[in-house]
Amino acid sequence: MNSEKLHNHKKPFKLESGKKINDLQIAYHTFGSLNEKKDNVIWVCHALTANSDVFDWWKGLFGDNCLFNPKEHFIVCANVLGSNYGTTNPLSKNKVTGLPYYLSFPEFTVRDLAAAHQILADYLELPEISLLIGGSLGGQQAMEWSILEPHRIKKLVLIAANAQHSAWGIAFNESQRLAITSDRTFYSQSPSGGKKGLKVARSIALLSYRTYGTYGATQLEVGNEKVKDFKASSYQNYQGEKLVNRFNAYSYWYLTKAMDSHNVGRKRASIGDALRQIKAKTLVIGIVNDVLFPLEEQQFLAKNIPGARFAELNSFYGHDGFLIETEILTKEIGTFINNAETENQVISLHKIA
Ligand SMILES: CC(=O)SCCNC(=O)CCNC(=O)[C@H](O)C(C)(C)COP(=O)(O)OP(=O)(O)OC[C@H]1O[C@@H](n2cnc3c(N)ncnc32)[C@H](O)[C@@H]1OP(=O)(O)O
Ligand SMILES: N[C@@H](CCO)C(=O)O
Repeated sequence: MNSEKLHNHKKPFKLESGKKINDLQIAYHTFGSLNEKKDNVIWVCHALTANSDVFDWWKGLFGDNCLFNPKEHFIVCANVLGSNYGTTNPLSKNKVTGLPYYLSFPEFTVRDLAAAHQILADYLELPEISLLIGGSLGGQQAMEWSILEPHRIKKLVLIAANAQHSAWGIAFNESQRLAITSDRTFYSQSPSGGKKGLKVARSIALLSYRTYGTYGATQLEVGNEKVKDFKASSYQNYQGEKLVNRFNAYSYWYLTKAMDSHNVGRKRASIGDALRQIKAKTLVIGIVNDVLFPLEEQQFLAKNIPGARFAELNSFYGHDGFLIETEILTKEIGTFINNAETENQVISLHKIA
């Protein structure tokens, strides 16, 4: 397994807001080797709480014997700006004050996340990204990058993503931030600040990542007698604590704000016009039971990205299905790659499970 690498960007990193981050550090993993033609790059954009070790969190799609493997590909995954897995984030030291930023960290957008990927790709001297892939917040970044650099991105796979974060999605994120800020320790300027709030935030988020059916199938009680200590309650607590043990409230707060900002139409003629700038051969996958990013959002993407192929995935898990249904994704993405090499893409409505 390749270990984490760090890239220290020498120049100030200018955010969309005009604010700057000095000493931007990007944590990333690479797997495999770049070929002579430099045309075997698979770049992964991760979602809200993952990290750059894609072999760890997207097993089945990425790995030694998988569709994306180090024998054939040069796989790159960078931890996003603001996340606590190695890239500059609110707990990083502000060189000016000598103290961690906490809430003085500048707010940033999905476009800024994509700009940081561009910086790393330039540093790695990658003239083209053969295939760029991401789900959820990862899909939002991949889309932005494909609009910022249409000629660099050759193939694009967007899963459970949208062109503009929805009012529904923002409301979910705001409710999670309300949970975090109602925990007054969030303002305590300590790495563990806001942990109780973060636990609640993850518990709320889970409701949007799963479905009524997922809970029914996994957390339903047997028998009719119980009046308390329900499995579903214990599950919510467990999931909240699991995240608290590996993440922090500050990164979570900033990354959900970035997600809210996502709108490919901002400072461009329109959302449709922005999507039409994408030159990559594109596969858009929507998840039928996705409560958070409903199918109509991916249908919209496929209609507006020139020549995009569209597929529906049925997942018991709902939105998080993009992380779990790797067998189906392997099949669908594999077919897309093979066809993309030989023929022009056509818009198609295609059910994959
Ligand atoms: C260092 C790192 O961890 S790196 C980051 C890893 N995570 C990421 O990259 C983010 C992307 N991944 C994810 O969001 C998730 O891992 C997913 C969506 C892929 C899978 O979610 P999971 O939480 O594993 O699945 P699921 O919802 O089925 O829950 C299973 C867990 O809940 C526990 N559980 C299930 N029912 C209950 C219950 N009633 N009460 C208490 N615990 C319960 C299970 O024991 C299991 O625990 P475990 O995770 O310790 O094994
Ligand atoms: N479950 C994902 C978020 C949903 O896209 C994560 O924790 O990164």
